[in-house]
Amino acid sequence: MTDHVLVVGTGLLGTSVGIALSRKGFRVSLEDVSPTAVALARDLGAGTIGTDDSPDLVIVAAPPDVAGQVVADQLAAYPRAHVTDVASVKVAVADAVRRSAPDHLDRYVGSHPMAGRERSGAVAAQADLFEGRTWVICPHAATAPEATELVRRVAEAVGAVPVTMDAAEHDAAVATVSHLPQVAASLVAARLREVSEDAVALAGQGVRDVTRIAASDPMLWTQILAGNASALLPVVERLAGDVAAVRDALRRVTDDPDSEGARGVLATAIADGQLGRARIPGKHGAPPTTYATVLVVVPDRPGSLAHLFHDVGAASVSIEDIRIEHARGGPVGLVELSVLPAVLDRLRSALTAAGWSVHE
Ligand SMILES: NC(=O)C1=CN([C@@H]2O[C@H](COP(=O)(O)OP(=O)(O)OC[C@H]3O[C@@H](n4cnc5c(N)ncnc54)[C@H](O)[C@@H]3O)[C@@H](O)[C@H]2O)C=CC1
Ligand SMILES: O=C(O)C(=O)Cc1ccc(O)cc1
Repeated sequence: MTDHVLVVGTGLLGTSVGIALSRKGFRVSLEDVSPTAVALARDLGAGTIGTDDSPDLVIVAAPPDVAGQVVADQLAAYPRAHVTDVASVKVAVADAVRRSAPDHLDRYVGSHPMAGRERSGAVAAQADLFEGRTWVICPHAATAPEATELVRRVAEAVGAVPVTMDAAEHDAAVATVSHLPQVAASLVAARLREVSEDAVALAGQGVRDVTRIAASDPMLWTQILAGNASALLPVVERLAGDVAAVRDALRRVTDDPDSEGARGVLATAIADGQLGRARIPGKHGAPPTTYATVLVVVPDRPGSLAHLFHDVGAASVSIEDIRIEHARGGPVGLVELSVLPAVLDRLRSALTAAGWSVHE
């Protein structure tokens, strides 16, 4: 039974883990380079300051650029303890541990709770921060199974859902689902500096949704972005390509309102965003958005389906799924197209205008 956990780094993450584990009956010890941070964590119920005996598990919740060294120090300080870190990047930290503690690698396993806030420090801690969230565990080749098992038990104790993943796979995934959104939120929010008070006063829910995480800590995020640079770069390059395409389309419409193709680029940008968003699982892994369907009567002739797909493409609609029913004895088939609900009406009108017989 793990009952003694040492949390090193008692900011947002460390204090939240400490409070959650203390409430579950774990004995939690606390350490931080900042005496104020550790005292605050104690006052918030995260545990007691320092320890005289060895913990079973050390959780390093320090910033990414020092996490590897802190892990190595803890491995050396407590030869019987297993050690994990919760940094947002996993390859860079594992490399640092490999360099600094090559003889203790079996007792180290990296991890990353996919839970957090746009605020830092113990004052922002929440006991329920991890409830229902994924906690990624990244064992490396030398990790002892007990290390992974301990982190799994701690993750479950704080209400998280543990999953194991290779560190490089983790870094590639978070480049898209966490690090790019931070860059996008910050860059969009930065534009708000350039407009008048009256303009900002018009801000509605859309800009609030898109910019919430722009309030995040620049020091932490500089370390995260630089620490995951090689995985993030290709994702940022693809985004930059799409932004450039939108910019060119806007230029073309500005220069010539009848410019052919430019509206297709704009529609595709928005439609592709719908497709990506529809893939985000609902809370607690619920399935993503359900699709709407359109039934189209298609003549049983060579080339008919190609013709239909062409007309769907011309309406800048992406087909999510397709089912074909062959009418018994008749010279026609019924094609059921699944699309995002938001494009249903547009697709119906476009296909009707193109001469197709469309059913409800
Ligand atoms: N903020 C978030 O939403 C999330 C952060 N993480 C990761 O958790 C870690 C901590 O992040 P936050 O709690 O947000 O940061 P924070 O800034 O709130 O807390 C970091 C704490 O680490 C302490 N610290 C710095 N250097 C230290 C050292 N050498 N030894 C001991 N303590 C040290 C600081 O004094 C501070 O109290 C980072 O590695 C971050 O990537 C993971 C998931 C979410
Ligand atoms: O505020 C939010 O919604 C976040 O997504 C916070 C966050 C920040 C860093 C991480 O590594 C994981 C989660």
